[in-house]
Amino acid sequence: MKEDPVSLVAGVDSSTQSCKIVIRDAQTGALVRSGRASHPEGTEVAPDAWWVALLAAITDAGGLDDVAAISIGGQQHGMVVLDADGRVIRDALLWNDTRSAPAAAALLAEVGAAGPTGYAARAGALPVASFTATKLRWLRDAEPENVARVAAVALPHDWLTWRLLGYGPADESPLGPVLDALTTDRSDASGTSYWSPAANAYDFDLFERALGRPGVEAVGVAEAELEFELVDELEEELEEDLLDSAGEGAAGSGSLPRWVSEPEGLPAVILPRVVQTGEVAGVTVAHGGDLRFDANDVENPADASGVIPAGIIVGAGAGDNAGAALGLDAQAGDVVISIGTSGTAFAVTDHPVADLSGTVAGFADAAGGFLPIVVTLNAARILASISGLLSVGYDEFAELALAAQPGSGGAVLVPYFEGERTPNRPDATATFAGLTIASTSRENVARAAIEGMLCGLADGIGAIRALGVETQRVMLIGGAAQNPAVQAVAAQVFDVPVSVPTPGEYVADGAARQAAWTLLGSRPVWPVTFVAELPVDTRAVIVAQYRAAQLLGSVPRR
Ligand SMILES: Nc1ncnc2c1ncn2[C@@H]1O[C@H](COP(=O)(O)OP(=O)(O)O)[C@@H](O)[C@H]1O
Ligand SMILES: O=C(CO)[C@@H](O)[C@H](O)COP(=O)(O)O
Repeated sequence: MKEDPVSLVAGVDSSTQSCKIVIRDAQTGALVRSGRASHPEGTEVAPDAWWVALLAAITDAGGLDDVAAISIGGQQHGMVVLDADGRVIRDALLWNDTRSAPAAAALLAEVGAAGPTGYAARAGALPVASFTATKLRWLRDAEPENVARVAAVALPHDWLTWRLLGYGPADESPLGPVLDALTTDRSDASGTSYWSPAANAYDFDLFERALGRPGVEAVGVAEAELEFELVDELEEELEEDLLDSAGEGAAGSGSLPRWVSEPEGLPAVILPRVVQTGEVAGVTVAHGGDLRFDANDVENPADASGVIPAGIIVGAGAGDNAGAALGLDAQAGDVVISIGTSGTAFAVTDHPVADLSGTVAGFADAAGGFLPIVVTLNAARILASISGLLSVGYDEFAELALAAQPGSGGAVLVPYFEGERTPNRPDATATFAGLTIASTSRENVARAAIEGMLCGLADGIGAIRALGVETQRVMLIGGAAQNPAVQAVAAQVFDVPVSVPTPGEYVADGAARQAAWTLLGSRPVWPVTFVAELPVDTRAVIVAQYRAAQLLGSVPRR
């Protein structure tokens, strides 16, 4: 029997510390190749560093010549502001930059939390410094000269997708600064604080309140409404058409851009088009010969943002945690705990949630549903800091922690090293408590770091559960999840069984699964394997002493 040609798909995770890419078989999910490249440190980064890292990771993975579709997952909330020429106006403020904490408080005071006009109902979450809207308010107040130059606002994954599609500043990209070609997806849009998961639409009033200028949603590359046949003899004509039409539609081409609201006024700011069910970015494409889908035929949440001129379909992409949920094929009842630069606890539901306390953010997922999530600023880097203090690598750090008893002899670390997002304490610092001559040992300090980190995430599970969301199993992922001491303590802190998926890049895997979904037209069924199943081994002393230490407060940041 003739074998189906293997279609390969690529998934990217452009996260805080690095860019990772996986290339998988679209039908089976089998891993074929992978690559990675590092990102610069800091909470304020030039987006070009992400672009350079993406290209390096693609090269490290052997290129995309045999890939049929690609999707980009990434760190959420980052503020990427573009001028009319498609140039980045200033370095992006990332999710872990807390300078916009006062702006978050001001926006919340102006709009309120509760009721139909409050943030919880309108944006699914209360604004905190991580969210894009608060960064835009900071920009309005701190850099008004830059606000006047803003022609579009995008998130990290949106901007990388736009560049990958061939758009960008005229001297850096084949298709030029077509801001209307910017796209995003529901999951990442839901992390802005100006897009409504419940309404499935932008809340332009919340956007204008943040930046002080009106917003408008991008309409997609109009020219791409035409049907293209991506075959060799037409490819030249296609690229000429796109370049011509991009020239007509590009901002700064002499004619007023579509989005100008009043000639004498500042134009409305372009917000990426939210690619979702039934909508392709205007491009209908015959890819790989007979495969064809039309703008009105694709009925699934994994629609395309467009097509790279070489013929590679580009999926909508996703926020990193929604990508991980897709990569793990998380179902109702699963709670994913990811311990990377950020710590996250999230579930998948079929209905939007809104938490008036601000602990749970009611995001959307990348599969047409919703993703209630709790995020901590402090996670894997706690262990990096304490293992450095102890002058040990992660293996010896694990040995030290496993040599201590549950409760670390009474030593407790409340790990708000970088301030904390949940609870919303941007000015907090970390606190070691319960230190006595007897409890202050290398073993107890190592274990206390892990216990403190996991107690914060256990609080997240409790907050999600309190909203009526099923939480029957933890799936433990992220760089620190591979640490055996983290796994052992997780079973003692969480009150549900803990499954540890095989080490992998689940955000990138989710993006690859989305790319396959977009390519094949239905959600692929790929296997997920596990390396450990940990039964509940709750040791109540750990959480009890953590609670007591939390009440001590902390010395404010200097
Ligand atoms: N065995 C380990 N024990 C503890 N932390 C680890 C271990 N291996 C990696 N890490 C940490 O995991 C983090 C990277 O995890 P990852 O999920 O890739 O983060 P991100 O997605 O935020 O880039 C780094 O901070 C690294 O120090
Ligand atoms: O802020 C969030 C989600 O709300 C984080 O998940 C960031 O998206 C970055 O996470 P990592 O780089 O740690 O994956």
